[in-house]
Amino acid sequence: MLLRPAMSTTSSHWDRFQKFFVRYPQMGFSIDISRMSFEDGLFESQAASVEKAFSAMKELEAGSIANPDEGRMVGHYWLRDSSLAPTAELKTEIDATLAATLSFAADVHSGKVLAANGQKFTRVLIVGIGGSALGPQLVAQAITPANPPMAIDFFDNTDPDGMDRIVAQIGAEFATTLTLVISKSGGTKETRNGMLEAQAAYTAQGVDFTKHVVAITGLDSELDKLAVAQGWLARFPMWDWVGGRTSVMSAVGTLAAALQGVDVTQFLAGAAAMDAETRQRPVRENAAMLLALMWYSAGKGKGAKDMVVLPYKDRLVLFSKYLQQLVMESLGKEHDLDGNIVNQGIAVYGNKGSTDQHAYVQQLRDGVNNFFAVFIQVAKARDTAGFEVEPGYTSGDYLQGFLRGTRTALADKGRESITLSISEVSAFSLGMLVGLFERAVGFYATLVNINAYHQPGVEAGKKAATDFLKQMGQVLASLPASGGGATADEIAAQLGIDAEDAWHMASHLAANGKARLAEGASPVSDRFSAL
Ligand SMILES: O=P(O)(O)OC[C@H]1O[C@H](O)[C@H](O)[C@@H](O)[C@@H]1O
Repeated sequence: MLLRPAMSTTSSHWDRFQKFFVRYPQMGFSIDISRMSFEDGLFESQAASVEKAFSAMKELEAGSIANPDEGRMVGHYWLRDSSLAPTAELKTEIDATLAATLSFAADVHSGKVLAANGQKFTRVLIVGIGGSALGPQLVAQAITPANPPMAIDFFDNTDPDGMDRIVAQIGAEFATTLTLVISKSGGTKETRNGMLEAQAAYTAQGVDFTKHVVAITGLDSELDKLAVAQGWLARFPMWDWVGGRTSVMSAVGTLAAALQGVDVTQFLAGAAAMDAETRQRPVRENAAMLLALMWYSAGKGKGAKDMVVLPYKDRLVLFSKYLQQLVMESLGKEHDLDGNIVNQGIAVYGNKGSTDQHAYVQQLRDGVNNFFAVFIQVAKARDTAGFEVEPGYTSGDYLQGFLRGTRTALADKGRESITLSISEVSAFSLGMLVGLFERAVGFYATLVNINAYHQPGVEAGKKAATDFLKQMGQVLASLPASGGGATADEIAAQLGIDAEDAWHMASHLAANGKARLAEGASPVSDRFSAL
């Protein structure tokens, strides 16, 4: 029998709520799965898989090679409780790196570490992408003080226009800007380009880049070697046993957070507290396992339903984007652990409430029923004394009303939702949320028998881009300087490449002042020549 969220009486809603409501009172956290339509016997039918997930997680935390394809341990849980680390050396390294990031940040704030001109640093520029940017971006948006000690900007792409805008905003303040170049592999091209663009911006302001830049990267990576060779201000390690998408509690996240005045210790403590709760049984009180089981039941173990993340709090607006990488890069896999083709995944999107109610929630209620929502409710409305927008009601009352109202409106139409509640947005509670979803992803991966800790699919696009860029160089060199130019077909035939690619390469060169285009009636008759 399916327990439908839309029930006949109000009291049955209340009963179901009580039956499935779980809270961790000392953490100000709760999860309500009562509006999910899971089967009555779900916990029993999944008992064996759940046991497997618990033991796989236990082994992972103890240092097993939980990422078999890459032959790596998976140690992000150790970052917030280093006593879990499988060796004394690793524990020492984790503790020393955390201490080093915190003391470096304190030295920057106190002026012990100064800009080349002898003044205190006033801004931070982060250069990184994917897991090396999303965590620091989430932290910056969610838990920095309203007026942080240092302003922060990001180069998280190789879009020159995006970088130009930030460079223009920083302007002469490059003289007191500290740049963190973050790349686990140390070889990501977008980040390499961002670093070179940053270097050029410093140079344009007459500032010595090397005295303003810090590297956070794997030991002996390309980036690490460059930092050593050029004598950068500082270097902090990233380890192969921490995945990019779970690196926010390594130096990747802790240094930027500390520079912005975030209570890093509380951030880690929140995750550690959630870790402790979600190692426990019974299953019905384990928020991470409940999440994993809800994902499994909603999507039939095949990702048939998307997860729409709706935090009703502006400061959590990036959480859905953060979860998009965490969930989709972890669970979006072609093969299972036995090599079968399974094409797994769960699509994640979202922004914030109540804003999204004025955009796509229309479809969620009335359109295709291919999702479940995750509401994130924050009990404390604001830090300052509020006022009433109409007699008896504040803006915060409205925000809460819209959350509850949307949840009810969805349930009335048989649309599923989970509600997570936290008491306030703080370093501790953000740590909790991150920890919760990390473990839910790990558990779910075992339920569907996949490796959550590698990302083989990402490489295909990188390789194709490398080929494209190489061929574009050949196209540039091949363009005729005189005559009527060459068509894409002629360029392609000469170089032995695809004509459509040749047309796009030549068009890009023409749009950016490196080639001349005589536009024809259609792409096939466009003619390209050298400048
Ligand atoms: O930190 P990096 O090595 O520069 O990697 C940055 C990002 O790019 C890769 O392609 C991966 O898909 C991400 O998981 C990673 O976070």
